[in-house]
Amino acid sequence: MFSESAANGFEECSATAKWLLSKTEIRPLVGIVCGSGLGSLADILEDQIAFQYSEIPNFPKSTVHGHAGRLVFGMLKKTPCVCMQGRFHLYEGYSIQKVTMPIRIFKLLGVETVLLTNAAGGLNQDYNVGDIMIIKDHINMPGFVGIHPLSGPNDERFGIRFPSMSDAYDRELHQLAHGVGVELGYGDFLREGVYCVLGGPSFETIAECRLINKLGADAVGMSTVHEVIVARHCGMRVLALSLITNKAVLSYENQEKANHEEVLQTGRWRAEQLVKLFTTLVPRIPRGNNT
Ligand SMILES: O=P(O)(O)O[C@@H]1C[C@H](O)[C@@H](CO)O1
Ligand code: HPA
Repeated sequence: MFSESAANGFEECSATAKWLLSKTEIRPLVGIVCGSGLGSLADILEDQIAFQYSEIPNFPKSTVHGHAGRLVFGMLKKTPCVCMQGRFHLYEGYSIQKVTMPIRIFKLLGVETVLLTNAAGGLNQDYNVGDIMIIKDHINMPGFVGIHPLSGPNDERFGIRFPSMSDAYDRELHQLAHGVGVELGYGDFLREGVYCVLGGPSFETIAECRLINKLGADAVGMSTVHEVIVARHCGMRVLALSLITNKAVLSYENQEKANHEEVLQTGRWRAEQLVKLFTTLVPRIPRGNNT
């Protein structure tokens, strides 16, 4: 059961981090993860040094359309950043440890704050396609059945055995993101809510959407939560945003069907606003006060 724990073990992650640090002089403080169709967020970085995932030792490969599979180092204003242009998902067949390995590598590179994005289906009936939801909390469905990134022996060099998740989403960063969103005139499509992760790759049935909506989820997706847990375990601060790319189907009268093309299309449509949000937000992130 624990055989995969080496996939994000301290030695493996350290070797990869060491390799990366030997190839760039950038020492990132902020780590960004691009969700489906949101890879253009990496373009905001200046003085870029980019690596294909396939050339990075121990790194998984991207297999999903809309996830380019490049790790980009660069500066955003005066903040050194590293950006995953493409993430990994359970449904690609990777172990949950492999899915979250890059987050531990972020930590070993010196990252203090992780900014995660994803594409998600809107369950909240007040939400519209194109809304940006600041994640205030999550429901870890795979965790209910023991699929959890911290399963297996705990390595204290990363963090404690039983980390709290009641402060998973940093409230100060949440306020900051909200303030920047309002300042940029995004108030009409800025939301805050609860994200529920499922395993994918099939989109949800109507009954599943109704169930998780009743449980308190505002949006549903297939990523992010595992990364958040691993980031918090090793003490990095987290801000996570969902782009509502489609409305989850909650009624049998509704003929619509979720599809990946619509997800990518909405990502392209909102990319410019997300770029502005990040460009304004990142230079304002406080440094050095990790918890
Ligand atoms: O990486 P994210 O969570 O943004 O990707 C979502 C979930 C699936 O991978 C895909 C479905 O369209 O988009
Ligand atoms: N469900 C799950 N994941 C998603 C969705 C959805 O409706 N949209 C984008 N990612």
